[in-house]
Amino acid sequence: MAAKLSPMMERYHEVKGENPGAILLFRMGDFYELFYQDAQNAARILGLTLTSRDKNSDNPVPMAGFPYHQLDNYLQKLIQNGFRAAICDQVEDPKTAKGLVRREVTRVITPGTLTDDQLLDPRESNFIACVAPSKTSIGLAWLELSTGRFLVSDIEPALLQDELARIRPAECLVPEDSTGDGDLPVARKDLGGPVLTGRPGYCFSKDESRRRLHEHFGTKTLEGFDVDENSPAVTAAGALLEYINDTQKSALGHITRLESYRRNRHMIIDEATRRSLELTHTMRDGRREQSLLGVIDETSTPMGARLLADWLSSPLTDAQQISERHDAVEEMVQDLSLRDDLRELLKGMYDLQRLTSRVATGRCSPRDLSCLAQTLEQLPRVKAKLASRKAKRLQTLEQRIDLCPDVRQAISDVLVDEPPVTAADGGVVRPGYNATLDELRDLAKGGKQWIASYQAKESERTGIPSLKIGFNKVFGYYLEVTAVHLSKVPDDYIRKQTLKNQERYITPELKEYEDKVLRAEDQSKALEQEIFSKLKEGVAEHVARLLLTAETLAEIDVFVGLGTLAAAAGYCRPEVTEDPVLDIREGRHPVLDRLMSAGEFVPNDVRLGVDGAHSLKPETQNPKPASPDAAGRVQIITGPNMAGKSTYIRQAALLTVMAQMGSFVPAAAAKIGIADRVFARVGASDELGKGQSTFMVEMTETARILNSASNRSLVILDEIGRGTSTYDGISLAWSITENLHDEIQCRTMFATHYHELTDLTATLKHASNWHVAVQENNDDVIFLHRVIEGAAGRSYGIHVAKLAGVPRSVTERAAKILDMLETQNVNEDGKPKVPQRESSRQRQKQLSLFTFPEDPLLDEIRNLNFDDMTPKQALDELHRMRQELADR
Ligand SMILES: Nc1ncnc2c1ncn2[C@@H]1O[C@H](COP(=O)(O)OP(=O)(O)OP(=O)(O)O)[C@@H](O)[C@H]1O
Repeated sequence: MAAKLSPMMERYHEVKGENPGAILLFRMGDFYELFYQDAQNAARILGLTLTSRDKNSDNPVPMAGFPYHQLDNYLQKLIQNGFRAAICDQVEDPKTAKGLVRREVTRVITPGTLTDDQLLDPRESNFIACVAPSKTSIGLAWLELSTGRFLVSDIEPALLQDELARIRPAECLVPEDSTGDGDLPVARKDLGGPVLTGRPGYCFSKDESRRRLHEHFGTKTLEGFDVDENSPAVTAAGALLEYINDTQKSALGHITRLESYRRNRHMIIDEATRRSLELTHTMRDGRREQSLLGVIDETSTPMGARLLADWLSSPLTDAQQISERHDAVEEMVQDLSLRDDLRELLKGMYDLQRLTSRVATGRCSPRDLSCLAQTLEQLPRVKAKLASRKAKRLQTLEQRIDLCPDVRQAISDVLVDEPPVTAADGGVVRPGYNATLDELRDLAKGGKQWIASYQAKESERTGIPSLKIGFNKVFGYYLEVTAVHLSKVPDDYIRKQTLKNQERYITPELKEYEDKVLRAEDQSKALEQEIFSKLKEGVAEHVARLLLTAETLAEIDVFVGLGTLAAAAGYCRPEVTEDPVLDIREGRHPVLDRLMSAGEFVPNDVRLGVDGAHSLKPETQNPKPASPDAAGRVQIITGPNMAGKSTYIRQAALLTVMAQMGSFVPAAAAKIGIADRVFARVGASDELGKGQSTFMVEMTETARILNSASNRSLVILDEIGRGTSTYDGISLAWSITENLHDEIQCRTMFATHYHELTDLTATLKHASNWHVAVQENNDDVIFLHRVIEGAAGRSYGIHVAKLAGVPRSVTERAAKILDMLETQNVNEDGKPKVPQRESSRQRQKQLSLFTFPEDPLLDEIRNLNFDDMTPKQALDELHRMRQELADR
């Protein structure tokens, strides 16, 4: 039979049962302790020593622990490893507790509900999402608890993965029965997705969700937030709010509104495209640096950095809105002192969004409030700098800044200039603010002085020079006499404790003063806590104003950052148009351009869908195309390996994204037709973890493009069809290009090694050939990285193999094989054999595109002379041929 548990372990089991799925950190004295499986997990993940409780019993309990002040450190590691942690604290003072100290869970921390600065990356948002499937669509809600941003959207099930890739939540709530490999297309954490947390079915009740949201926002309807009350998104939002209430156990006053996210107001970028364009994280190591976001981020505050990431992840599609952003950036570019002064001011600000949220949840420290006041102090100068600006958006932002002078004054009236991190030890409230507090402080200080003089007096009276006054929690103040002087101890000393080499005494006089001092100290600390709590509550009433101002500062920061970037890196303002064109002069790849030394990156023009009427005025580097077709909407780009094909097509997509997010672009001039979607099928991504072959992934992504691109989309394709046999590959690439050209009619850039595809331009009216130039020097090839009109002559693959160190014997043999293959597959005029383009009807019938080496049997059939044969002979011949085929 199991041994009876101690009352404390009984409480442990109770709390553990109330928090299933979370690692329980159980406060015992100065330590957080973990037991059973939690201890074993923690020992492995946190490197704690595994010991055991009740070592001598039959069932020793595994146990591990760490000092309470290291909580943040260990929490971070647990959360990074995908765990949830319930923190069970002692909620009454052990000194005054009768019996077992009461312990309660004060907070459950999960990857998506982090709010502590130490646990968060200041420049990245940390969202928690919730998915509520319905018969027709999927309701999606996502919230950043550290800032209070709360958004909802209804989406088609097929788009869920793309949306989650955009939001990148750290945690995603799903109905309990769909956490496995089930029906919801949410990638698991081990496959790069969020941590999935299953919630019971009743959390997803539509009516209950609506009621919860009404109650939280204090509204009767959600229509005011532009949210349809009956949409599944409302169910998701309600379930999400329920989870937050459940885990946080604190006020949520900073969640002041619901935002309705409308996909059709933003450029749609699917997960694969987002990944391969490396918009916010690199493919190789998932880091922010060296992604597009990493190189364009010149913001000065974490609020700005997070908003910039948001803009980059959801570029706009409305020309007016985009232009308003460009106007603001332009003003920053043109006015050096405006952007430099604002930059200086912003650098002196703290993260007002996260500070305000901590105020709302009641978790702010005295130092937080002081940082908040310091930030508010800068506001008048920011507002003054933005006064009477030309750009409409800057004017709006200027008006939106709420200086909150009352809040700032309230904080600085109460707090000392540099308050400590916690209010518990006092020293928070400014002298002169509260007369009672001042008195108590005086008394506490005076008491200390009295003790010093009492020590001197007693030392003299007793003739014990080493007589000392000490303090401990058990005995309070005492007089300490070393063994050699014991004979001099006067009669009025009362012995309290005997140690090895000294004795400790108290006197009535000392006791009386001790009581006074301690009481005064305790009272002053309690009063300080009270004053501080009142201040927090007072500031919390202004959360909505503070958050709006924080959002405004974030946007100003983004404009200053984009202006600084554009001025420093020589970007131009793109002209944005509804026409489906892409006309970029001397464009540069934004990431390579910033990473390479000045002048090293070779600029290139991109001309898609450009005819005479659309063309930019100033002619730059490249000659004007010979015919309108030469600048058609489909570009086939050939050139050697390593020449810069991928760089060139990615550059076109990245510049489009940048322009639509409101940024200037790295080019001499650019006219960018608004794209509703950008698709990038670039390079083979490793999806083996999802159980798909490289070719399957490539085709799945291609299918998605062909099924969802519109004539306003921009499609960039890199070496489609590479993962299969050459003929299959070419055939697919060929017909995919035809489809994009004829049916979808969107702007397309296709980089390929299949030179056969350059002949597509003979039949596709709006397609043109471009290639990356190289300079041949005897046996040497120099990559010029310059894209010019026309098809490439050769692919130089063998040359690249040589550069990569493939043995000479292999490359020489390869050169011979290449020679042989090339002579087999050319027409009399030396051009590769390619099929003639046929009408749509003919195309249905067509089976083969290329001239394969003919089977000798075909010749035999052609030469059969049926006139000289009997039916039996003809049949025999047919049998023979069939046998020959079977024998092969
Ligand atoms: N315009 C440019 N200016 C300077 N360097 C460039 C330019 N374009 C590309 N490069 C350099 O060449 C390298 C190869 O470029 P990229 O990957 O685009 O070649 P590619 O033609 O697509 O090659 P492959 O066919 O082998 O995939 C880049 O990593 C970069 O260092």
